[in-house]
Parts: sequence; C-alpha cells; structure tokens
Amino acid sequence: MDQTPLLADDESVERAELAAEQQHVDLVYARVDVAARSASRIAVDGHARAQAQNVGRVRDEEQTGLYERDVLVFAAARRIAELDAEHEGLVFGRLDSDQGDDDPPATAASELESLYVGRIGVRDAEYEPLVIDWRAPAAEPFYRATGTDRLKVVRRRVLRNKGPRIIGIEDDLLAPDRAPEDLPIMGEGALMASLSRARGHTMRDIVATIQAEQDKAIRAPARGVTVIGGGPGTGKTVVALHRAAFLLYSDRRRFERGGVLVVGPSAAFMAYIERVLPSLGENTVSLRAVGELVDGIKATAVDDADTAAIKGSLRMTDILSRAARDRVPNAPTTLRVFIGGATVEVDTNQLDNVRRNALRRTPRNRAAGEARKGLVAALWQRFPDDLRTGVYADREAFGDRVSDTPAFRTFFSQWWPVLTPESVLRWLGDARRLQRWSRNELTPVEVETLAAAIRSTEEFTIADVALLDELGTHLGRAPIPEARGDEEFDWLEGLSDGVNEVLTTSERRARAAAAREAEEPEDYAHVLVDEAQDLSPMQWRMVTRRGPQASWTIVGDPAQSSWPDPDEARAAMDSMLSHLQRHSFRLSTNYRNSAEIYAFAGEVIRQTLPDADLPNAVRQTGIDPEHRIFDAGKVAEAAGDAAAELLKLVEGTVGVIVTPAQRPTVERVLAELGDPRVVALTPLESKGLEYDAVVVVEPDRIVSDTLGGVRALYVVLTRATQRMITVNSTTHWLPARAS
Ligand SMILES: Nc1ncnc2c1ncn2[C@@H]1O[C@H](COP(=O)(O)OP(=O)(O)OP(=O)(O)O)[C@@H](O)[C@H]1O
Repeated sequence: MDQTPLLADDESVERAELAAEQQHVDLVYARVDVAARSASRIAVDGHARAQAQNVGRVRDEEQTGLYERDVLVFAAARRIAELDAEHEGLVFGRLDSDQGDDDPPATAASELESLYVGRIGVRDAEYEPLVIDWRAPAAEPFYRATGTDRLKVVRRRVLRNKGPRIIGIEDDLLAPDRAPEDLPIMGEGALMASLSRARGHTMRDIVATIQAEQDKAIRAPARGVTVIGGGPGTGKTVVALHRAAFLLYSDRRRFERGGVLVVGPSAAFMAYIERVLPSLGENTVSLRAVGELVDGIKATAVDDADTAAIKGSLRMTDILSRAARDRVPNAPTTLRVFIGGATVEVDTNQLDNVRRNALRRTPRNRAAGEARKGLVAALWQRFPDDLRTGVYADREAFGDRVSDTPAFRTFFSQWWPVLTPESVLRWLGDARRLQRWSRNELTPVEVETLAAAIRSTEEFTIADVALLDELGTHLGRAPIPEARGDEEFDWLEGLSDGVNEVLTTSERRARAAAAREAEEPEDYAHVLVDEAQDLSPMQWRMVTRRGPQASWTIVGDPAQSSWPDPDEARAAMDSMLSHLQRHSFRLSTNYRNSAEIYAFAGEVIRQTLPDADLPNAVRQTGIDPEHRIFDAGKVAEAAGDAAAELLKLVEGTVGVIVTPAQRPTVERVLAELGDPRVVALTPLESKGLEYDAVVVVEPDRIVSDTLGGVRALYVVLTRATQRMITVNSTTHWLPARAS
C-alpha cells in the first residue's frame, strides 16, 4: 500500500490527532448513553401500556411495532451494552475523501469529507450520522479502497482503542498526489500492526482491517451457496463470522427470525471463535460444533481413522435404515392371546409383515397406532369364525377387547417400544446383526471394526452424532402428550429498567422457539459451515437437514482435509446442495503465519498435493522454523524444553501439538512449566486455531496416526504466527531442502 508520511514522527502532531479523534469518540459514547436511557424508558412505557390494556400477548401488528422500535431505538443501545468491555472500542475507522479525480485536489484537510466507521451506527440528535455501521453500504470504501482504485478516499485511518479510549492511529494514504499538505499521516499501516500482535486464547474480530477480497465475500448476497476457499490463515473463519454479522444487518428480520447457524469442527474451536460475533454486537447466532448438532449430545471423542471412515461413509444410510426398521433385539417373536374362549397366535413371519406394513410410510415411533391395528387385524383373521358372536361379533369390538388384555399389552410394550437413536445405534455393536444389515456393503473386516468400536465405549463419538441424527429421521419423535394448556407467550415479560433487561422482539421469539423446540425440527435461514473440507458424507446429510430452505456459506480448504477421501466428501456436499446457485470466492493472502513458517509448510504439502492452493504469506520475521532430533524416549522432555524457550520468546500463546497417544506424557511435562499460556492439543483439535509459537511433536507420527495423514500435518504446520520448533525422532518426513 502507498504510504508517504507527510508529518512523520512529530509527537505534538500525534498528541493533537489523538485528542481530536478522542473528542469525536466521546461524543459518540455520550450519544449512545442517551439512546440507552431512552431505550430503557420506552421499554418501561411499553410495559405500562401493555398492563393498562391488560395485554398479556402481543398481537401481530404490535409485534411489528415492537420490531420497528427494536431497530430504531433498542438496537444501538443494547448492542453497545453488550459489546464486550474488554474488546476494542465502538469507533475504529475514519475515511477522509475528496470529490474524485475529475475535480481539483483539496487544498486543506478541512475540505475533505470525513466519515467515521464503527461496530454499530449512531446518529446525533439531528439524525446526522456520528458513526456509520461497518456493514452499511457507505462503509464499503473503508474496506475496498486501494491505491489503484481509491473510491475517492484520500486517507483511511484506523483508530486503535481500548474500550472508549483511543490508544493509537494507523493511516493509509491512498492518494499521495491529492493529499492536502496539512493532512497528517501516522503509523505503519493498520494491517501489519494488527497481524504482529500477540495471540490470546480467543479469536478477535478484524472489523478494522478487513481486506478488499475478504470484504467481497463478507458482503456477497445471501442467495444460494457462497463458497469461500483459500489456504491456511487466509481469514476464512473470521470472514465467515463477519459475514454472519453482515447478513443479520442486511436482512435482520429474515435472519434473526429464521436463525443463523454456524457449524465448526470442535468444541475447542467454537470456544475459540465465540467472542467474535458478540464483539460485533451480534448475539443471536447459534454456534455449534459438529459433535453438538443433535440436541442433548455433546460428543468430543474421536474415532480411530478406520472406524471414522466407515461411520462417515454413505453406505451407513442403508444400514441405519434397515436397523431402524428391524425387529427389536430380544423382543418376543410370537404373540399368543387367550380371548373369547380361544388361544390365538401370530407367528414370527406374520409379525414381520405387520411391522413392515406399519413402517411403510411412517417413522417407527409414530407408527405404534398402525402396528397395533395390524396386530389386531392379524389376530382377528385367526380368531375362529364360530366364536365371532356377542362382544366379539365384529372386528372393532374384538380389537377393543383384545388390545386391552394383559398378554397383548405386555407383548406390545416389548415388541414396539419407543426407540431412541442411541439405543438403535448400540444394536450395531452386534456383528451378526450388523453383517445382516450391511448386506455385503461392508467387508467382514469393516463389520468387525465398526461393531467392536460401538461395543467398546458408552460414549458417543463425533462421527456417531451424524448416525444418531440419521436414525432420528427413521425413528421420529415419540408422539407428544396433549399440549399443556394454552402456551401463549408473554411478549412483554422482562421489559423493565436498564438496557440489559430489555428484551428485543427477536429474543422473545427465540424464547418462544426454545419452548417449542422439543416439538419442531431445527430449520435455519442461513447455515455457515466452517472447515467444511472435514465433513464426512454422513455429516453433510446431518448438516443439510438443519436448513432445507436455507442459504449457505461454506468455508474450507481441501488441502487441510482430514476426511480420507476429500473427493467423496465434496461429492456428498454437491449432491446435497446441487439445487442451489453457487458463488465462489478465493482468499489469497495468509495473514497468520510468518512467511518463513508458511514457506516450509507449503513445501511439505506440495510433496503430496502438488496442486494445493497455497496463499501468499506476507509477513517476514527473519526466523525460520527449527527442527530438532532426539532419541524417541527423550521427545516429550524435549518438547517441554522447546515450549519453555518459546514462552520466553513470545508474548502470547504457545501450542504443543501431539498425537493423542503421546499427549498424556507431554501434558505431564508441560504441567511442570505452570504457565497458562501453553497448552497441549491434538492435530484434530488444532484445526482452525492459532498460537504465537508452536511445538510440533513427532510430525512423522502425526502423519501416520491422524485421519488425513499429511494433510493433518499441514494443518499443524500452519498454526504458528511467529515461531515453530519440531521435535523428532525421525527425519524422513522433512522435505529434501530442510532435512
Ligand atoms: N484482514 C485482516 N486483518 C487482521 N487480521 C486478519 C485479517 N484477516 C485474517 N486475519 C487474521 O489471520 C488469522 C487467520 O484467520 P482465520 O483463522 O480466519 O484463517 P483461516 O483461513 O480460517 O485459517 P485455517 O484454514 O488455517 O484455519 C487470524 O488471526 C485472523 O484474525
């Protein structure tokens, strides 16, 4: 970027600029304060009005009224109340623009038009904008202007702040030949300053330094499927999150009501990104790890590579469908009832027919009525003609009697119990049954592997969750007992003093929706899938069930895939979303890794995937990654030593990435360091995360023991922002030049 400081290194200029910017920011905060108080007053008024009219439930037109008010008054007040105090401040940018290249340049800074950009828009009492929301069209030049296409911008200024206080200014001069002489230019460029900052344990927003190609993906229309690709560290995740915030801004009614779901690879990843949206003032997005997509289950365990490959394969669809329709193991196989003077029996074959007929169109737990009817019909058929008199004269009367007998009732409860997906999945632990359901779609070895894995633990793995979800569609929910009275929602509940107490319409809707949740499937208006390259075909089926009508944002990098057959996973995605229009974006700059670290990682992946999409890493540190060799028995200790050194060299976090098998030993060593900045984690857990420094323990074993092999190692080698040390007992994994 062009950068010609006009007034460099002059402390008094810097002080004056800081003071002037602070004055404007103070004005914004004062205005927000007024808005907050007025929001709270309106809330109280609304409450009083509702009580006076004795309205417990708000009618549609009133909901609309509330909604308008939300947007106009509450939104700013409560969003600012919710912005994390520890986060960057409300106003972070300023544009100074002229009239364009056709007009003569401005002769003084005061002739330029200035515009402030912030996390939310705030207007003064005359309704003039004090700061515009970063998502508003007028803010676009802040992100899109470049030296060659400056969009009338002369100077772009990023304000670095801590809460409401401005602590630094970084300018980009976009039109050096058109800048008035008295226009101060300060700092070294906001992006580099931001990239060099120490990393903590949570991701930060990038709202002040979004780059032009990222901005295009963020603001892409919500239609169809938006695919955002790019190599490691190109900002795919952070762009996707800003996109969620943008969509809410651009069509709040649709997306708040319908809901936005963000799906990520692991609970650790969700914890890492969970502050980004609140820091942008958005709290209504659901964040779920792929192991948490089924209500009530939070799976974190990971299968070994072979088992995960079977569980994720599309072959499981038929197997699960057969299991969900089969006999209940250990249930009685004949029904015998003594009625009307005769013993009537339905044998195994006939029972199977009744079951199949009942399941023809209805999920199992919803088909109990059909099954009962079928049983009665079978019994009636076998009930001797000469006994069909009196109370047994017709089938209906016979049915009432027979289904009330203890023998029938006991049988039915065992033969047709309410089945949970969990219980049916357990049935797959029986290799004989599994073999039958697989009808040779699984090899005998695969049958053994899967059955043994299911038997081996009570805990469900992340891959199991997609299977449970699939089973859920075959089983259906058990019929819900009669609704509990009138479930009117008190729309005005909770309105009281204080901005934090104000419930927006959307929150009330969310609460009402939560109350109904048990009865309705989730169906989001927009679904955003991060690390999409890792979803197995079965997981794609689960995820697409969350948004049959949704628009989609899909983010991923095939070179980082841990699914053994990335083409199969991609084909599964394509088949689920092929009916939707697709727009693709590619991000090309790696903002995470130093150029030295990424050059090495790129070499490693190119050995296996010559066509991998490698971004440019622009930040040079002059520090190459280091490779240390030890005897196998000394590696854990060496990892501890490397971590201790790195803790001294970087200000932020240190990640020690190690296979699950070696992790306990390494964790013990790290515990002795007693520093919360260092963590041990597995290659799969490291997906999407980043650390100032990384120790990679036994890269060779990472390749051999992790799903995805070299691609998993590539993920690991692209987690460090500043320094990386590998500790090895072998070296043959090293590219020729580095070894
Ligand atoms: N425009 C930007 N300004 C400042 N920091 C940025 C910008 N874009 C990305 N970053 C930073 O770069 C790092 C990598 O971003 P992110 O994790 O979103 O990348 P990714 O493409 O999802 O990576 P991976 O695929 O390796 O998980 C983060 O620290 C992010 O904050």
